[in-house]
Amino acid sequence: MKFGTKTIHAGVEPDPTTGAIMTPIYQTSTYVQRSPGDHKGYEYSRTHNPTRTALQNALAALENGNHGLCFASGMAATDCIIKMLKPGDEVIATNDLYGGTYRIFTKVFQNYGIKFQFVPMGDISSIEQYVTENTKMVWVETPTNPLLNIIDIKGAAEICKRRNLLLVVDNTFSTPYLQTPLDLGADIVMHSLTKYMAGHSDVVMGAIVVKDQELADQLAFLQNACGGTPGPQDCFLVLRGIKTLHIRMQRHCENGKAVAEYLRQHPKVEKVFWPGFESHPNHQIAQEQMRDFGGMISFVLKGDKQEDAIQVLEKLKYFALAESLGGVESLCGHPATMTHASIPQVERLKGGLSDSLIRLSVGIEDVEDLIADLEQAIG
Ligand SMILES: C=C(NCc1c(COP(=O)(O)O)cnc(C)c1O)C(=O)O
Repeated sequence: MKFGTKTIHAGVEPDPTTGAIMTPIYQTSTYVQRSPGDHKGYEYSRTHNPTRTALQNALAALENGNHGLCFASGMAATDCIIKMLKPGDEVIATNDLYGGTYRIFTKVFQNYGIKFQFVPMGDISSIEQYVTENTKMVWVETPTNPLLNIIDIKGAAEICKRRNLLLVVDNTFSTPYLQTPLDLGADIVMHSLTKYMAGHSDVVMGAIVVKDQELADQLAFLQNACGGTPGPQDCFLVLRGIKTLHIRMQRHCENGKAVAEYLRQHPKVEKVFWPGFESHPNHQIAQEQMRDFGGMISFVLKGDKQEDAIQVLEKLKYFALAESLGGVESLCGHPATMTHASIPQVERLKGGLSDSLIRLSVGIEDVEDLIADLEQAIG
């Protein structure tokens, strides 16, 4: 089955009781049993819910995995994965990643004795020097948020296999339309479904997809025991969003390319971060592991002044100034004071995230209007 057909059909069956072609919203907390333990596969909606089951199956199919698990947010999915670890364990993470991920690692799980090293992963072979006898996991985003670094998933998987480490890939920026990390050797794929997967800025949710049954059992235990699960109405919204993922991503990529090329030639723009440029340090790897280059772009104005960046952000109209990304509408943001404010400035600057960086989530509007918007805002 090709990807576009999968987004419509995979993992989803007509409702067995009514034949409803769209999975019903099972708005129920519990299920009547014939006698204790004698039920129809559902006992309590924190543990299993039919609408969530359909979404989990669809996500597993799209990521070429065997098991999907959904959570109330991307951070709840991240929380579940790290809860597989124990005090003394160590994680090697990319040094450019979502601010909330940095925050939960450093402000929550470090208090439970788990150690995190944030390292550059542009040359993936360099990460091996950070592996210790206590290292259990490598955490990767690719492209990274917000600098669009590209990390070699296959290379990371080879190192993790050799050193007996779990490789986690946060696939939020790409979605399975652009890349399927499990096929490249990752053990766990994690998503903020809030973004491109739901695609309409109308739901907050997260997910995990794995191939391995034992991993699935461990994570499903934590999902139920810790209870960070989503409701059926939100699952319905994501199921519906997924149906158009392939055509939305095509448009995001087309518009992203046009906007990136417009910014690159602009006399007031110093640097544009977008993996589709041949000049991107890991463009070759992006070409090998991605179907296209996505709609996320960051850029810095000449002079690298925060006040100039703020002025542009305030002037933009179609690019709404807001947190988040991946919806049909274009968004803009200032990571230093918004999505990445929880990362200390010294750490941000070390990773190349300047205080004047602007991040764009290029939507699926007519690109002429988006470019005109940038033209009037940048001047
Ligand atoms: C809200 C934003 N990011 C959320 C996010 C998350 C967290 O997902 P939530 O659904 O917002 O909890 C995880 N991973 C990545 C790569 C993300 O970008 C943002 O970057 O504007």
